[in-house]
Amino acid sequence: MESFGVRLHRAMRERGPLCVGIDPHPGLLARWGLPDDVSGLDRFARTVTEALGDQVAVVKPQSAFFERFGSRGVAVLESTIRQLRDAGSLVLLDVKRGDIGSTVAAYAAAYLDPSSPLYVDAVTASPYLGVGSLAPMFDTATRHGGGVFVLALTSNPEGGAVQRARGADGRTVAQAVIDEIAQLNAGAEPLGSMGLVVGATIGDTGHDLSRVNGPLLAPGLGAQGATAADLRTVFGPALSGVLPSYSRQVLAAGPDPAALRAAAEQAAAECRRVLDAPKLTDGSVTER
Ligand SMILES: O=c1ccn([C@@H]2O[C@H](COP(=O)(O)O)[C@@H](O)[C@H]2O)c(=O)[nH]1
Repeated sequence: MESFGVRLHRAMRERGPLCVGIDPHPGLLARWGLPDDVSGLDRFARTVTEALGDQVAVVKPQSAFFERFGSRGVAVLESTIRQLRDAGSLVLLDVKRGDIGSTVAAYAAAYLDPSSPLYVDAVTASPYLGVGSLAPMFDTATRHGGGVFVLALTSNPEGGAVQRARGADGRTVAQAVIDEIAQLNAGAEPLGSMGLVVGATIGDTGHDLSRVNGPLLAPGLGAQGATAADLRTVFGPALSGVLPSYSRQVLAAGPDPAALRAAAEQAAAECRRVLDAPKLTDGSVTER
């Protein structure tokens, strides 16, 4: 099977660089006139899938909003994943898993092995038990053409206290994570399969993302306050690997499918203006 990096690179070229999250917050269910129960969850996820599954490169269901309904919510997640796959978008499950290696192997089997009912193209993972503890996820992903997005610099204000702490070698925790992921992607073309999560809200932190050679998922746009223009400040010369991610800003346009598609198209257009901008000779970019 083709690697996740190859498949993602093609999807971003053909459909545009955009990830839309499925985050059925109770407030959004109410806004859409849906009950806060499994039937509302199912209708919400189905509507987003039918509206956007054949339009955007990546759809990112947020597992927590399905898990809160127990096994019936997870069953909705399974069918949402199947429907998204049939519609042609890549599925990135936001589960932020991490543990000791032997347990990470079970998470890898749950999400990255094609025989699992929850099999997806990629997952988010937490590196705070050590990036090396995620090796079973990297191995299973590589074997089956999947991807892993590891938290590096998250979009929430509390993240910095942990992620920007410095180790004995003077690097921040985040830079150490970034460097380990860069090693895994070394030599991959056109893009490695191991990604990072870097919030669009964080400003210029001085971290070096230039050697990652993998996708950079950028949440925090829209509802958390970041704009497409912020991508330039956060990512600088690493802009070409950025996958901007919106949940509530796009979802708030529903439940009308045409309005959801228009909101996603507008978000994509705003990001494209920044991501497609020509590079200046000093490596910075100018907006089109
Ligand atoms: O650093 C991170 C990592 C993950 N997220 C997730 O992305 C979406 C953001 O939703 P919005 O409605 O666009 O704010 C959500 O599922 C988060 O859990 C993040 O925001 N920041």
